[in-house]
Amino acid sequence: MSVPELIRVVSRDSPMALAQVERVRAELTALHPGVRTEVVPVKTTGDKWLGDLSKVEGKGAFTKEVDAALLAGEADLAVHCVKDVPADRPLPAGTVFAAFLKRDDIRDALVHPGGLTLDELPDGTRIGTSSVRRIAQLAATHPHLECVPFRGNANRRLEKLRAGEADALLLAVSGLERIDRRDVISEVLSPETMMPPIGAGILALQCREGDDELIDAVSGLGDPDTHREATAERMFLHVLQGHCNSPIAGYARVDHGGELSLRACVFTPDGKTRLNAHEWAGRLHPATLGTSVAVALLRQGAREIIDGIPH
Ligand SMILES: NCc1[nH]cc(CCC(=O)O)c1CC(=O)O
Repeated sequence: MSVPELIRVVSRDSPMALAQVERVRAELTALHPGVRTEVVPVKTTGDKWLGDLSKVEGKGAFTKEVDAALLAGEADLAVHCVKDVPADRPLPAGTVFAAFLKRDDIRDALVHPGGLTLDELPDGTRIGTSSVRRIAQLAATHPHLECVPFRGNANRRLEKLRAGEADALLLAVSGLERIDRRDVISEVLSPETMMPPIGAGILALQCREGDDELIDAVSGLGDPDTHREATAERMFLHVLQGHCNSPIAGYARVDHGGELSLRACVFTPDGKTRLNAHEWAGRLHPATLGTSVAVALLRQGAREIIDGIPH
């Protein structure tokens, strides 16, 4: 099949999102030297609204306008952080994932200007984060720290930190790498210390359904192990049917022997209750593994925890 002459790539317009687009453009050009790419940046509700995300539509706040541009034919290819793509509902009708790029670091990092580690932070240190997942885990392990609401793209959060609006931040390692700010990391947190969100560090390429020439051209950018991990993780979230205030964390891993496993947790907002599950896929499809881990947590009471949280 022939390759399109021009591929218009749509994404959010934050520095991180634009860096992600540059990675996609570079990989596309390497694979198809003749292809031209063009960037279509859009502002999303999630970028404009700096209040509580559950007060706007919550989920989808970072993807809705990008999906709309794709569906309207203003662009051919959307680049999304899988973490930001709602998994409780199907992808917008008429769109499909054509590839999951090779996964980046899944871990969160502590950014403390004085270079302290999480365990060294003194009582009352203000951690800038609005993430219910991060807040619940910190409350469980470091109850002497105080979380203060903090939104905005990563660059803006770093500016607000510099302005003294918090004493430290938690941010994804992959995001900091994408904006070339690995230098601000004072500690990389293990997934045991701070379990990552579903889809961490994965970029997805989304196309219009039936746009076969394009889907063919970009599917070569996909990484098979990442595809398995993303499939298991997203099915897990789909079955669990969380909402934007539910502290849920987890990650799938393909190990050196090619075996896929999925570990996941549901927390109460105060971190005092933590449900855990970890299963191996064996011969199961990755999506079946995701279902099985979700069911294991539901059997432990995950539904009651999730529904009991205001949203
Ligand atoms: N909510 C914004 C967002 N979406 C994806 C990432 C990190 C990059 C990724 O996991 O792909 C971030 C920043 C953060 O959580 O620090």
